[in-house]
Amino acid sequence: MKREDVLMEALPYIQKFYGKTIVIKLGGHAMVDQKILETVIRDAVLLHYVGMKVVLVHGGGPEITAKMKAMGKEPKFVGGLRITDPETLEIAQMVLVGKINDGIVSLIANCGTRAVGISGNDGNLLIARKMEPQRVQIGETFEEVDLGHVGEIEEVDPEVLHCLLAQNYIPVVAPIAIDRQGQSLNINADTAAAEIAIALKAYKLVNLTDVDGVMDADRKKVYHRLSLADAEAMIGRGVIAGGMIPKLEGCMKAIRNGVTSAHVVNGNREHNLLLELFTDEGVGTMITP
Ligand SMILES: Nc1ncnc2c1ncn2[C@@H]1O[C@H](COP(=O)(O)OP(=O)(O)O)[C@@H](O)[C@H]1O
Ligand SMILES: CC(=O)N[C@@H](CCC(=O)OP(=O)(O)O)C(=O)O
Repeated sequence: MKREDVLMEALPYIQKFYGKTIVIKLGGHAMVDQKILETVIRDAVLLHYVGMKVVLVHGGGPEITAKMKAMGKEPKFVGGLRITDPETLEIAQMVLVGKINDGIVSLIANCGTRAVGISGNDGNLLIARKMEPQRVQIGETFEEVDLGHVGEIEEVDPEVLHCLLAQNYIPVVAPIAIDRQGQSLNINADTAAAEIAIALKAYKLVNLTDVDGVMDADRKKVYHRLSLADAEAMIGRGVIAGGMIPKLEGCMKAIRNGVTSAHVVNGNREHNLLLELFTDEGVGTMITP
């Protein structure tokens, strides 16, 4: 394809997305290579300059895990959610708010654009309550497992994001929420991104991760298009595991609540974000009603 054809293929998409809100979730597994992360940030800045309202929500699971191990703690997950004791919450806040959020804001600044880093605590963006204990199958029996300081989002107040977007800042959100007593809670970043997309009435939610999309059980085939019913059936068949559970559930909830499309895209390949949005074929999984 000629270079000018590539640009012309993008034009109808640029027109369609102009002025629309896009929530981009940067998974921890899509941020392991600093060089690629820099290209992802440049892509996000490009979306900002072609007129989209860009909101970034980031994870950082692998870095939290590494820090826990370095401190002699063994990470444990239930349904893709980290069991979070008080010390783990402190580590998660340090890594997510203190390090990763700040790093992304600096990368955006390096592209000549202004970003503001916040967590769900700021402006009461994410109000949560402690998650109820989860039923987990251990061998033949079921046990109730308390996840500790893990939150379930009760309310989203997007006002702070509207203010930042109106002033042309790119908001960068760390997945920590606050409960009604002022206690911080650890939130899965996929869930945070989906709830924020719903509250902003976003046009798109894009999850950048380390796989080419939602795959079948033996992880050979990528599904490029999924309806809500297809996605529900995949969860029912047990094809979806680990960190893909909150991701796909977040996408489904977003779609059920008015977001036009949700995407799962490999963020470890350069410019996949642009290719997913601005080409006819796309590169990842697009979930629609
Ligand atoms: N059906 C599936 N299709 C694709 N990935 C899956 C599937 N089931 C489980 N996964 C896992 O989900 C992971 C992505 O989730 P996660 O590790 O939480 O990433 P991130 O840190 O980017 O949010 C993949 O690396 C893959 O191992
Ligand atoms: C409750 C819970 O699991 N919180 C996550 C928050 C970070 C996250 O979600 O990071 P990824 O997007 O990289 O997975 C955690 O502690 O790992």
